Amino acid sequence: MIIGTRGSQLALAQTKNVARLLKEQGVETSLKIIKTSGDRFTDRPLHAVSGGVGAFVRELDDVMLAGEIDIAVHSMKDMPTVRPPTLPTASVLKRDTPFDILLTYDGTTLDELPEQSIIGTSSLRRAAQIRRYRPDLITQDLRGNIDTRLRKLKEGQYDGILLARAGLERLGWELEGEILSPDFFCPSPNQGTVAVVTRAGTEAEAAVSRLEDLESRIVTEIERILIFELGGGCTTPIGSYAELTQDKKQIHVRAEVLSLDGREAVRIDEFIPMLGGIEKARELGHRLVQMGGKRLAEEALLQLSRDSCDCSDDSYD
Ligand SMILES: NCc1[nH]cc(CCC(=O)O)c1CC(=O)O
Repeated sequence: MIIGTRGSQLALAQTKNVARLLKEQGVETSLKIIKTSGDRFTDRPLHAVSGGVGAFVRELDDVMLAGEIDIAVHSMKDMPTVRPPTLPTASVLKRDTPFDILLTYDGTTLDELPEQSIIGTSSLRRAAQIRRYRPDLITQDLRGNIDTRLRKLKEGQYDGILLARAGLERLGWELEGEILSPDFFCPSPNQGTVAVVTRAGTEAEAAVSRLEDLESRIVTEIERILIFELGGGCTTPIGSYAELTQDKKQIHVRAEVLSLDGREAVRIDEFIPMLGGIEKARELGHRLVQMGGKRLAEEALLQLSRDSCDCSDDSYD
């Protein structure tokens, strides 16, 4: 079976891991690197390249529908909400750390950073959350692969940078940093989770489905449902995070929409039962809309003159 992947460091690391897990199950795979248009035109902003948001995922979908690959591995948070019905997510892998991490040159924490410190991030959500937490700090766009980002921090272009902890870990970086609490830095929906896509009804689907982690499937699904009605996807500052309680009978759900400047936010933070959780999550999604979440998301979208988002930016490429 052929596993397709983009050539970015992170995509390769994730794909090789899935190949290893499949091999443990006695399934041999070969790797095929797919050059997506986002990779070819790195000088252009993503919105100028075909598809914009979620473009990388869609291009791999096309290659799979054409039969050139059997399996595709994605960072689940980069997958658009609406998926082709013939390309099921055959498995959701066990989630890694879902949280964001702040890296500073000398280990200074977020609370200790001096006023006017410059924080680098390419994510609107992280920028808005930082502005809310510390309005005296300055947020600036941060692009490039992980090595570039770390170099920019080291060179002093930024006093701190924000990243998904999971990405760093998957690339083998063991760096000291401050893990940010989901109470103030509610992560992106599905952050830290890898999903594996196949064509429906294939041998590949059966093989891949054995890698499924049920709990990760449940919480990621809940996170998507919570924000489904807000629209805007990853181009607006939206967080959604679901976590099973110790006894596994309830799910702690947090979700929020922020204004770009972080001054306004609409938020839910509740425990819902496992049984009937999907229905309850839908209700909470409605409530987010009623509380003005959709208005905030739409306003953010209108204000956006640049293409910067959690999922389609060139992180780690
Ligand atoms: N935006 C790109 C992206 N997609 C997935 C990850 C990290 C790994 C993950 O969350 O699964 C990242 C980098 C980041 O947000 O810092």
